[in-house]
Amino acid sequence: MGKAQKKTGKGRLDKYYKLAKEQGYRARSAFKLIQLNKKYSFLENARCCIDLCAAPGGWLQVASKYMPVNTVIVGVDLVPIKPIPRVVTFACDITTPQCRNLIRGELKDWKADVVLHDGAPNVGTAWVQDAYSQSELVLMSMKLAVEFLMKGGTFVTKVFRSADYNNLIWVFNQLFGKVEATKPPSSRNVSAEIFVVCRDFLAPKHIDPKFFDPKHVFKDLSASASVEGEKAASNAQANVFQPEKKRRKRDGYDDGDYTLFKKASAADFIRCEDSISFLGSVNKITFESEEEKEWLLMDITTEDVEENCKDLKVLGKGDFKTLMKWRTALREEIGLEVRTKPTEELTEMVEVTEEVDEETQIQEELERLNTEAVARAKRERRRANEVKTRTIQRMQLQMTAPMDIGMEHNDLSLRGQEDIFDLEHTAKGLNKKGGLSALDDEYDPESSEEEAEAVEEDETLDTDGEQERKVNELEAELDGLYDAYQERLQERDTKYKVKEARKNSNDREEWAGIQKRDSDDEDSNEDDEEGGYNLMETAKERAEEDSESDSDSDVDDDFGFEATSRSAKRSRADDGGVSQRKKARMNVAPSSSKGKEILSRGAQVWFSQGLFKGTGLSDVEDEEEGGSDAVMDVDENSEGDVEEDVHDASEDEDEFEVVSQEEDGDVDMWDVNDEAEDEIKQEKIRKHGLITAEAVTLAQQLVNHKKTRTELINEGFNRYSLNAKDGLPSWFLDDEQKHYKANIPVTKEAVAALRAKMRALDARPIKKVAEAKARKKMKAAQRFEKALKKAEGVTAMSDMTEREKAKQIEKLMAKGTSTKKAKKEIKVVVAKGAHKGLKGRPKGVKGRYVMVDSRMKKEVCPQK
Ligand SMILES: C[S@@+](CC[C@H](N)C(=O)[O-])C[C@H]1O[C@@H](n2cnc3c(N)ncnc32)[C@H](O)[C@@H]1O
Repeated sequence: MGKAQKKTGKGRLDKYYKLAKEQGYRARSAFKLIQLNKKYSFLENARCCIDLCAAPGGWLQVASKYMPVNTVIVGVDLVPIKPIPRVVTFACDITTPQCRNLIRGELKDWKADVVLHDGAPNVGTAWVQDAYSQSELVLMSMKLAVEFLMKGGTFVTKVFRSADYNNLIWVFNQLFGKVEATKPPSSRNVSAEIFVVCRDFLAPKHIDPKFFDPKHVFKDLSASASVEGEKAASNAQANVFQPEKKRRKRDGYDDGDYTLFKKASAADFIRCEDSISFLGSVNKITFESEEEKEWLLMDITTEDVEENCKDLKVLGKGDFKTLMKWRTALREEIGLEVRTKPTEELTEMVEVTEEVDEETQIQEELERLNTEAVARAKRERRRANEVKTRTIQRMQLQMTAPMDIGMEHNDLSLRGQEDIFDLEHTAKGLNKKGGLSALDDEYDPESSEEEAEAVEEDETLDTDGEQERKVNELEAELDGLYDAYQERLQERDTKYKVKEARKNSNDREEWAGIQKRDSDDEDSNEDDEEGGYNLMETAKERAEEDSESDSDSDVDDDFGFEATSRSAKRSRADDGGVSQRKKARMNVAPSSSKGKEILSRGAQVWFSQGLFKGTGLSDVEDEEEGGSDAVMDVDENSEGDVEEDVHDASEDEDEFEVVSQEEDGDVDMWDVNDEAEDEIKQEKIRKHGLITAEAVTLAQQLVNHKKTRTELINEGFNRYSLNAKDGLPSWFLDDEQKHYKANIPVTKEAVAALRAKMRALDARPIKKVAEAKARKKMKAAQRFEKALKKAEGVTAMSDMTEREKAKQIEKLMAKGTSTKKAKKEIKVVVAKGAHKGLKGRPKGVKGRYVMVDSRMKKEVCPQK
């Protein structure tokens, strides 16, 4: 058989073999560890790892790659392992004390987080023998592992599915908190190997040495090896299927009972409770007492029975049956058991009772029919439930629209058998009036009887409380499904994640305080609420999408939309501003009756905040009476004084009456005391500027006098602002948040301004690139200066002709202005063929070169 054939014999050149080659792993087994680690993540946080039986080093490579830097990795194998960076290796037998000493010497008093074992003894003998030595090797590796593992550590080992498998798992379970066997995809199906991951090492103070003694843990294969091969195999099987059998023998004799042959009296057998165990535990049944001797004379005690009682150990199944029958008969005879009548007799009796009590029988029959009907109705209900669940699942998988739920024509929920949307009562009512079938053309009249029964049953069984409980349960279930759906969405869709994150941080709902008011488009208000909103929303989404990738970037002088930028700062239309606005809204809320003056005070409070300071906006009265007076006095640095200004403003407003906040659970109000949060938001705005199109729009409108501050405050009072949210399911709230809210004004200009800002940010080079460019420039200038100096020196020389000087200067200048540096190429020469074992320069190679062996080339190239 050729080499290639051998390799492909087991499908060796499979995808993992190729992958290992590609990625520079020394063995395809590396992927087994990668996959195990992917599942259990034991390498990422490990600081010390020991790999027993590590050659050629595939697992060591993986450990070195996946473990953090500055960790200790030790590999041991019978054969030497080629060096691997960051890894210490020994050539040693892991079953010897020498190996233990070597590892101890390397680790000093360190403990390992992970011990790996992928050992395979030299195979080739009989399979049972191979598996056994593998199991022995596993036991030895475990012995080493428990010595070096720290508490809570992980031991990963390869085990063969063999007679000893269960015993090994049992031992692992004694020493580790979690033991799981798994077969990674890269392990070939034809291979009997399986990997056991033992986590959470218990580190007991004392470990019974028997745990590491193969003779105790497994069957004694050496002993059985001397017996015939067949017998050995059957032993192995017995061990697999009945491991407890062996243990039972270890229990020895019961106390005070040291005989193997046991006799018991027939009376004991007849009168005992557990006759089967009795027969299994004795060898002979005797008839010694007078009573027993009488039994022998009875007809039922046949010769067979007598004979069977003499030696129970030789009985077959039929003999035992005979004995059991005899026992029953005898018990009836002596009155220990009541005789059960044969079937014919029973039938006769039924006939008699039929004559005697016909009514009772009819009653029974009716009951039976009733029970059947109830069972049928239950079945129907269950089926309807299943349909419902499937529909919901389909919706979760986005296979159907949410409207489909509860709307399917054949859906029993619409016929009163399902309580998911509480249509039951309606349906029941309809049923009673016979109107349901009229509603449902496809409704099968034949089944109406069944359903009517079910409905009746429901009526009797389902009290109001129960109904409520059911509804609650279903709601909880729906909530759960909805959460799962959201999670799946989040996992799948990064864009969704970004949106959610933004939603959480910005709390868009805060915007609900402002109604859409576009002075240019007043008559479209109603449309906007109905369908216009969608258009707006789409526009916003587009704008958001455009800015999504850049939303975190710095914003400052590159804004490119100065007026907007300034007004944005003034208007506080962004996040932080919103909560301030809400404060204002709350403060003025109950005072709407106080009229215009109070409202304008509210507006003053709103605009007296630091961010409006210095913008001229704080003068509310002026603005209201003559909007044109409100020429914005833009102060770019005013934001730095936010806190101070707020103070000033509040001091000025002596008469301002702070209305205490109602602690009404129903109303979802702002936490006015949450200053820290406000500060964070203000800080964010200071740092990033206005980042949403809505904020920019609002800022523009304020600057251009399209909106006054009074309007802004008045808009805070709208039907969206005081929505109670208590007790509402999350899916409903999510939906509300999406659709039931005021339109946020977004203008084309605002979107364009934001885009321009983002583009400007995009166009800026990153700091490192700029620095590198500057360095390059500086070096070029230095070179040029140097060349100039040299040229001056050349000019000053008297012993050169003008022509020579010109040539020399030209050379110098060319050198001084050139930016390119020729890289010296290093040739890689593989030490094989003619180059193998060569000392000195290989033939035909000029310039710099480096000699590598083929393995090194394979390792270096993928790394590059
Ligand atoms: C399947 S290989 C290990 C492959 C390794 N995990 C890798 O990824 O490169 C099994 C190794 O166990 C080693 N081995 C078998 N018995 C051993 C023993 N008693 N002590 C040390 N190593 C042993 C063999 O030399 C062989 O290299």
